[in-house]
Amino acid sequence: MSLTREQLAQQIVDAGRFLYGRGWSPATSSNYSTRLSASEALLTVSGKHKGQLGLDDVLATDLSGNSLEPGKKPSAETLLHTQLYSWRPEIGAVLHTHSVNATVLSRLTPEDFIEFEDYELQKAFSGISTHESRVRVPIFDNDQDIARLAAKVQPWLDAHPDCVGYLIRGHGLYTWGAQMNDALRQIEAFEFLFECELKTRSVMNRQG
Ligand SMILES: CSCCC(=O)C(=O)COP(=O)(O)O
Ligand SMILES: [Zn+2]
Repeated sequence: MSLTREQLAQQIVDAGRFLYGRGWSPATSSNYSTRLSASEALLTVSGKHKGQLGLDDVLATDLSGNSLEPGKKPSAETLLHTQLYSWRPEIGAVLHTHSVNATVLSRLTPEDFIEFEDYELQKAFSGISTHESRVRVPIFDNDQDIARLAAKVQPWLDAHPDCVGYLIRGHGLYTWGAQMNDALRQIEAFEFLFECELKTRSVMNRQG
């Protein structure tokens, strides 16, 4: 059963309250979206406090990132959402967050990826059924030119059809799912793994 625009907007509002409450979307950071149709997405407008969103703080765009609602300012990162809907037709929701752990971990990691291995919680990601798997999360350098950043993300996505999310260094996390609940589950899984990774590195550093 497909949801109405109002129901999809409500999912975005609720996601904002939840993610802000967990401290993963402070202030006006972050952006969220759901798929409206095969060729349209519903995204947060730019610059709003994500814990205080209303049903009107969303707008429809096409999958090239063009606003379909003149008068509303689309998220600065619209293209990073719409490229995901174009990439995989089964994606129904995309979440971008700015947690402390995602920010710190991506800044501490000189490599262009982080790999998670042997964590039971990896099974929270779509398509993963055992801890005996490796989840590679690419890290892209931050860029204020979102079209240029999207052009760097696209080849990775094309080469890794099982990708479950990516980090932007010093900035935040992108992840997605078939529905909003799936994307929220993946955010929680990533945050758990980021915290484990940071704690592990801290203990190992203290041990020398
Ligand atoms: C204050 S955070 C800077 C912009 C950003 O990274 C973000 O996620 C929010 O941008 P938007 O245009 O979607 O409000
Ligand atoms: Zn951001």
